[in-house]
Amino acid sequence: MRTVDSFDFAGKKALVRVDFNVPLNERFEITDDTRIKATIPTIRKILADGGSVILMSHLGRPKDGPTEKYSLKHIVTPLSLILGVSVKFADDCVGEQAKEQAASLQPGEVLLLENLRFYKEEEKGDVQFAQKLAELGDVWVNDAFGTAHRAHASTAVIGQFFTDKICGKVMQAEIDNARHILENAEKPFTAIMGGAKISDKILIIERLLDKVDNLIIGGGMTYTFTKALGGNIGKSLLEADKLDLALSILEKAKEKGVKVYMPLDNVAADSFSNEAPRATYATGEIPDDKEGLDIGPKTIELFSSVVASSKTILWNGPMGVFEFPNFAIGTNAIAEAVVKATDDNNAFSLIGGGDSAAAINNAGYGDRVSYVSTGGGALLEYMEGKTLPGVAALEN
Ligand SMILES: Nc1ncnc2c1ncn2[C@@H]1O[C@H](COP(=O)(O)OP(=O)(O)OP(=O)(O)O)[C@@H](O)[C@H]1O
Ligand SMILES: O=C(O)[C@H](O)COP(=O)(O)O
Repeated sequence: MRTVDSFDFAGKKALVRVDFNVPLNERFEITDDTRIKATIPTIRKILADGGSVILMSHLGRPKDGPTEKYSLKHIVTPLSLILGVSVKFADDCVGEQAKEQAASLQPGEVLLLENLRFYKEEEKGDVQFAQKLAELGDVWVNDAFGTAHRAHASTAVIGQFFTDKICGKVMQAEIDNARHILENAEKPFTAIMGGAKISDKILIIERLLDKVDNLIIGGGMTYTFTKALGGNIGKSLLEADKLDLALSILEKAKEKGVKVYMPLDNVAADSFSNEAPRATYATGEIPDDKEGLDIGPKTIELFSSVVASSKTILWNGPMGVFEFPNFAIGTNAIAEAVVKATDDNNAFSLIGGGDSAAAINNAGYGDRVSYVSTGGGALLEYMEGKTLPGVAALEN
């Protein structure tokens, strides 16, 4: 694949697909700008060469055309501040005005297009829509790793209209790091899987069983395992149709010699709220009227000791409802353990998943692990061994 560093952008208008699908609060402020910051090296390289940049992205999943909530205009000021360049905005991603704005861009300038998903053609992978977008630039750079698992107009279909298809720096780093984990992981290799649902992570867990020495299971998915083993989980998150699956994962892990670590204790609350009264219960002993929202202190100790002796660590999914500060203790402690192993044991640590990235950044550890992926679903699909359309489009 052609890389940004190997291409001279002088005098070129680079149409760059980025993933600016970032979380916004009710005042339309960005609450985690990891994905924006990640694209800065690609943009700077193009500008430094004497090129101009036309950025295109989606934001959220708008269903009914243009919507204030999903407008990329909310990104213009934060992006300008991070980049140190006054970013222009096109309030439509295609059409005459966008064309004129793109055509009049001077070297060193940056234009951000309005949300691609305001057109249903984007997600449908419509060829004519892709062609209209393609008319805006001389070369296509795909730096949207987070959206590379979608075969959409701007992420994949558009590739056919360019001779120069270039792999962005985010895309390149993501692929390199994911490959490193899958192909050259130093042992002991520990996967820490958390988050809400087993069903989201089942394929990656199964694939990882061939690679890892230790599998740590935490977060909401842990209760389905506990229930399957006959424990009481109270009102905790349960995927009742995944009980057999949970048992089969444990069985397969045993067959493959993978050590599985599950919580010893859990912090459970009266209700799903930060202020709810809470107490710690041994695994399998959560009362009927309580729900488990975090791992407990003995579990933190156990998981931290496994992490401490690891040389490769893959972490996907928080250990509890980290959005509530009272139940972020387990997630923050594991983040600390991962940082410590990275520092003291020279471990390679990769954090994947939108919520996991937010958790590690909230804990202030984003730059103290080996790599924080900008991919959620895309990283999981890559790790499951699937071909990502956004990557394939660069290779063809
Ligand atoms: N014990 C629990 N009970 C209920 N929800 C939980 C529990 N533990 C974690 N969660 C929730 O799981 C969600 C994160 O899970 P998810 O699998 O989506 O993580 P991720 O893969 O890092 O993120 P993303 O899907 O955004 O890429 C969080 O919203 C968190 O509150
Ligand atoms: O956040 C993501 O995983 C990507 O931006 C893709 O978004 P999507 O799941 O709405 O396609």
